[in-house]
Amino acid sequence: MTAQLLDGRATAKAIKADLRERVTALKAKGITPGLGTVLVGSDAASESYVAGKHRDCEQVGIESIQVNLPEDVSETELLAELDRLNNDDSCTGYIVQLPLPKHLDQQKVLEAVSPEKDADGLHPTNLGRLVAGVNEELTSPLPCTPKGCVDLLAHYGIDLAGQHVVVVGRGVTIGRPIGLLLTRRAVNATVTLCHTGTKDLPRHLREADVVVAAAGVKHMIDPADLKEGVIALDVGVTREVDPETGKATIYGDLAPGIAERASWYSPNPGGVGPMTRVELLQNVVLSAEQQTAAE
Ligand SMILES: Nc1nc2c(c(=O)[nH]1)N[C@@H](CN(C=O)c1ccc(C(=O)N[C@@H](CCC(=O)O)C(=O)O)cc1)CN2
Repeated sequence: MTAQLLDGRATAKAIKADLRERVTALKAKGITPGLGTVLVGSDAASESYVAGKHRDCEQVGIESIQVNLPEDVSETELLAELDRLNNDDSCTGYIVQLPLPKHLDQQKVLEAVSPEKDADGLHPTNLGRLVAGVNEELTSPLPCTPKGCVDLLAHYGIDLAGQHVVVVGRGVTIGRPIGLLLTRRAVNATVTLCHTGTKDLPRHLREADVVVAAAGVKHMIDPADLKEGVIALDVGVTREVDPETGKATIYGDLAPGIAERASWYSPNPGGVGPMTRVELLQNVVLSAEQQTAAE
């Protein structure tokens, strides 16, 4: 079997074209959406993700607000910056790029983002709305990577109703929230959440119609442990830098050979990553549209 490609780059491009039109419509009503990013330190991967987010903004007409803080910024200084963004009318929504340096309390920082400006959908209020609402159309921002997985599969007409999805990874940006999205009645999948502490992971993997690999452990999943014809989304990122050339290479959680095992496959890079970025724009535009509707 040779897997068909779940192409995140092409799908994100199509969504961006739609977003550009929605932003134009907002501007005609006198509203310019603005996305803020808060980057602490100079981690090369985070810098590149943040730069990508601002390039995306430019492409669809969203204003960018960039806050860069030194690695040793104090929690008090960081929280003061978030307070400024919470009160900045030009900022529709913003994100704090993760991971943060170890001396900062990630949970405390995420809670300091106003839930109304939480473009990442990671504030406990918005995650709580996701937990509480099983049926209704949610109007709160949704976590970008999980939403990107769902939209990518939908774009290719893949129906997850009744499918058994095995998620590997329990991080706040993907593993913990994705089950909440996949089990909503509109999607109707059945989800098993596994992680690096799961006993006999291959036993769970063999049962999966769909695998979302998001542990961030290079090549931890052997395609031989998956059903023939599985749908596989590789979301885990391990970035290795060659000390001699300085060139970074990204590795996913799925070991080579997955394209011969799966019916559909989302690679890494080129799969869910570009979807994560476009979902961030979707959250900002939706939030701006909701503000206009409320006025
Ligand atoms: N506040 C947040 N921090 C982080 C999140 C997040 O959703 N919110 N997710 C990741 C990083 N991330 C976005 O911030 C992200 C990761 C990867 C990509 C992407 O487009 N990757 C490309 C490859 C890029 C490359 O070559 O370096 C791909 O997959 O094709 C976008 C966004 C952790 N932090």
